[in-house]
Amino acid sequence: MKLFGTMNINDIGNFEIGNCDAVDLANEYGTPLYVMDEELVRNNCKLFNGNFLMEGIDTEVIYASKAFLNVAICKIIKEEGLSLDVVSGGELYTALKANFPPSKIYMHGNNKTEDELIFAIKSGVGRIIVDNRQELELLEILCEELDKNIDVLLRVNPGIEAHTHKYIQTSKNDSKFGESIFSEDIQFIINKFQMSNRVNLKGFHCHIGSQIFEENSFYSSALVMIEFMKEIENKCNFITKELNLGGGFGVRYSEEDDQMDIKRCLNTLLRLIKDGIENMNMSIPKLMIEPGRSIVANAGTTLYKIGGTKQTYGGKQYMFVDGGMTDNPRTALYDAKYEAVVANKMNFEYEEIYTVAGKCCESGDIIIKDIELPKVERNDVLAVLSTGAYNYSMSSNYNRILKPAVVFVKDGESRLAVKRETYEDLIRNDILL
Ligand SMILES: Cc1ncc(COP(=O)(O)O)c(C=O)c1O
Ligand SMILES: N[C@@H](CCCC[NH3+])C(=O)O
Repeated sequence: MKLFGTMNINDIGNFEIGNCDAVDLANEYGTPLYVMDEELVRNNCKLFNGNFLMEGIDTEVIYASKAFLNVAICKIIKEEGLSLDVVSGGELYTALKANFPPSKIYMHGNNKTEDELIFAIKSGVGRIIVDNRQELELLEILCEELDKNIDVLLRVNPGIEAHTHKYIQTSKNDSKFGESIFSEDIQFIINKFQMSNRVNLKGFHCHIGSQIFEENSFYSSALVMIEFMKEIENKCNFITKELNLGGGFGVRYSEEDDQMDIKRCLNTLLRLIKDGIENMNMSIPKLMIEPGRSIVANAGTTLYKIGGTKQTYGGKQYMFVDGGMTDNPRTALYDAKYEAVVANKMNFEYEEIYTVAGKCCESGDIIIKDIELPKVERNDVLAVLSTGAYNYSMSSNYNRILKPAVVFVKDGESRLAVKRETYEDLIRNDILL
C-alpha cells in the first residue's frame, strides 16, 4: 500500500497525516471527516507550476476548482501562484469571497445561465471559455447591455478518445462540451468572433477527459490542436494567442493505477508543442493547463467511525461506516477503487476481507468492494485514502445526511476549513409551517 505526502505511522501505531494523529482528528472534529494534507497540495501545485515551464514560452497553470473548492483551498492556490477555473456562479462566488484575483479566474460551462455570464462579466474574470455559437451570441448581447468587453477562449473538441471511464471522457465527437474542430460551423463561428466589438477571441481551449494515464492522449490532442490552429490561421486569418489544453492527469487511487510522471509528461508536452508550432512557422501562443484531480486527490483522506460488521448469508462480510455515497459517490458512479487503512490498528495483521458500506438507503452505497484489513470493531477509525478530488465537491444530503467537516493538517497542526453541517443547516431553506 502506498502512503502519500506526509502520511505516516506514529509511535503508538496510529495513522497520521501532517504529523496529526488521525484518531485524535476523528475524536476532535467528529466523523466522517475530510482531512487535507496541506503540504501535499502545495507540493502538487509546485510540481505543476515548476515543470510547466519552457524558455521562450509564456505558460500558466490553472487549478480546476471543481475537484475541491472552498475558501481555504482558494487561498492556498493563490499563494502557490496558480490561476483558477470555475464552472458555475457558485464556484465563482466562492473564489471571489476568498479574494481570489478575478483576472486570474477562467469561467467555464457548457450552459452558463444569463445570470452566471453577467456575474462573470461584472466580476471582471480574466477569461470566459465560450462553449458554442449560441453562447457567443448571448455574450455579445450581454456585453453590449453592460457596456463591457470580454476576453474569451473558444472551447473546441479535438475528437480524441481518451482511455478513461466513459462518463468522464469529454472530447469525443458527440461530446456535449465545445464545438468540434471538424464541424462545418467552426470557421463561421470564428468569423463571428472576429466581427465582434465586444467579445475578443484570444484562442482555444480543449480538454480530453479526466483520470487519463495515457500520456500519448495529451500529446495527440496538442498536435491535433496545432494543426487546427494552422488551418484557422490559413482559412480565417486568425492567429491563436492562447491555447489551453485542459486537465485530466491521472492519479493513483489503488494498485490498479499507474503513477504518472508529471514532470516528464509536461516537459514532453511543451517540447512537442514548441517543435510542432515552429515546424509550421507559427508563433507560439501562451499555453495553459488545468489540473484539478492531480492537485488534490492524494492529499485527501476521509475518516469514518466504524459502526459494526455483518457477515451475510451469501458470504459477504460488510463493514459499516458512518458516511457513504453522500460523502463519496465515486464508487457508485464510476466503480472507482480506493485503498484504506484502520487508523488505530496500523500495525495489526491483515486477516479479514470487508466490503465497506455506508449508511444510505441504497444497496449501491459502497465505498470499497472486498478490501483486506485487520479485524475491526465498533468505533475503530477507517481512513479511506485519496479522497481529495470530487468527493467533498460531489457530496450530497441524500437521506438528509449531514455533509462532513473539512480540516487541513500541516506540521502537527489542524485547522477547520469547512464546518460540519448541522440539522439546522438542513432545514435552513425549508419553509416552516
Ligand atoms: C474543462 C475542464 N478543465 C479541467 C478539468 C480538470 O480535470 P482533472 O480534475 O481530471 O484534472 C475538467 C474536468 O474534467 C474540465 O472539465
Ligand atoms: N467527477 C469526476 C470527474 C469529472 C471531471 C470534471 N469534468 C470524477 O470524480 O472522477
